[in-house]
Amino acid sequence: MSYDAVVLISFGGPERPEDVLPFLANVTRGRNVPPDRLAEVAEHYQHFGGVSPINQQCRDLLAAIRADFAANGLDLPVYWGNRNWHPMLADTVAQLRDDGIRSALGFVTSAYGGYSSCRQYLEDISTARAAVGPDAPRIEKLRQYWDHPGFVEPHADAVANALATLDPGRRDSTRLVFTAHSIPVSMAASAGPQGGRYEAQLRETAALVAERAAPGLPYDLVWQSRSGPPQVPWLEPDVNDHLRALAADGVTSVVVSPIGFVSDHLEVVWDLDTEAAATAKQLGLDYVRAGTPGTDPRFVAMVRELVTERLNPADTAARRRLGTLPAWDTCPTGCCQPARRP
Ligand SMILES: CC1=C(CCC(=O)O)c2cc3nc(cc4[nH]c(cc5[nH]c(cc1n2)c(C)c5CCC(=O)O)c(CCC(=O)O)c4C)C(CCC(=O)O)=C3C
Ligand SMILES: [Fe+2]
Repeated sequence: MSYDAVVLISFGGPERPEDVLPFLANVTRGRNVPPDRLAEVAEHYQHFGGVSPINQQCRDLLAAIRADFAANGLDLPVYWGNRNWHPMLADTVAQLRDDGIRSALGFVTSAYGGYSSCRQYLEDISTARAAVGPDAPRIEKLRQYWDHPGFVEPHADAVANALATLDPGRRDSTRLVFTAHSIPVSMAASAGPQGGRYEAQLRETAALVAERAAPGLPYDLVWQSRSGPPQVPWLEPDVNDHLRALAADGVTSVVVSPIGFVSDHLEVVWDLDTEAAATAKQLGLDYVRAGTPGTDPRFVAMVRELVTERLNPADTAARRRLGTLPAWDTCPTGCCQPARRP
C-alpha cells in the first residue's frame, strides 16, 4: 500500500465568541446532552473569550510535524482537518482530492480506543469522504498510541517535573492522580472488540507513566468532564470528588496528570486548572497539574514513526510500544460501537 499524504485529525474548537454555540451544536448533534449542561460548557468557552486553545495547538503540532518530516527526509505533505469546527475535515478531504492525493494516513489527537476516542473519528472520516464524493481519497487511521514511548515519555517527564515543584518533606502524603475524560459506563463496556478497552488502556498508560516518573508513589486513575443527563451512569469517581476523598484520608499534595489528552485544551485549562485547582485550594491541598505532550519532539517524532511503520510493514522492530495489551493497525468492523448510543 502506498500513501501520498498525512492528515492531522482533531476535535476542533471555536476561536470567536459567536462560534461557541454553533460549535457546541456540531459536537452534540444526535447526542443526548441536556441544554443546561450545554449552557454551562458555553460559559467555560466564553470565560476564555470564546477561544478554545485546541486549534492553535493543532497549528503548532502541524508545523512541528512538517518540520520533523522535512528534517528526517519523509517527503509527504501534511494536512489538517477537524471533526467539529473549522477547518472541517470535509473541506480538507476536498483539498486533498484537488491536490491529486489518492490515499492518506490519518493521525488523530486521541491515543485510546472507545467510541468517542476512536470509532467516532472513523465515522467522521467516512462522513467527510462521502460528502466529497466518489473521488475522495482513502484515509486510513494510524494505530492507537496509548503505550507508545513518544506519548508515555513526555507524560512521564511532565509528571516528574510537576512532582519536583512539591515539598519533598510531604512526599509521604503526596498522591499522583491521573485523569481522563469520563464516558458513559455503557460506552466503556463496548470499547474495543471485547469491551473495557478505553479503561484498560488508560490503566496501562497510568502504570507506564507512574513507574517512570514516580516509582513507588501511590497513584489513582479518575475521571473528568462528565457530560450527559444525570440519570445516565458515567465512569466515576470525578476528579473533584476524588480530591475530597484524598484530603479526608490525610493526603496533603497532589500531582494531577491528564493522560487522557495530548494537549492543554479547554477540558484541561477549565476542568483541571480552574475547577479542580479551586477544589484543591478549598481543601488546602498542594496541587500541581502536569503538562501534556503538546509539541514535545518525542511526540512529534512518534507521528513520523507511526507513518513510517505503515510504509514499511515488514520492519516489525520499528513498531515501538511499551505495553502488553492487544494492538492492531485497523480496528475490526463494529469495534467500539455502542449497542445503543447514550
Ligand atoms: C473520550 C473523550 C475525549 C478524549 C478523546 C479526544 O480527544 O477526542 C474528548 C475530548 C474532547 N472533548 C472536547 C469538547 C467537548 N466534549 C463534549 C462532550 C463529550 N465528550 C465525550 C468524550 C470525550 N471528549 C463525550 C462522551 C461527550 C458527550 C457527548 C457525546 O457523546 O459525544 C462537549 C459537549 C459539551 C459537554 O457536555 O461537555 C464538548 C464541548 C474537546 C475540545 C476541547 C477544546 O475546545 O479545547 C476535546 C479535545
Ligand atoms: Fe469531549
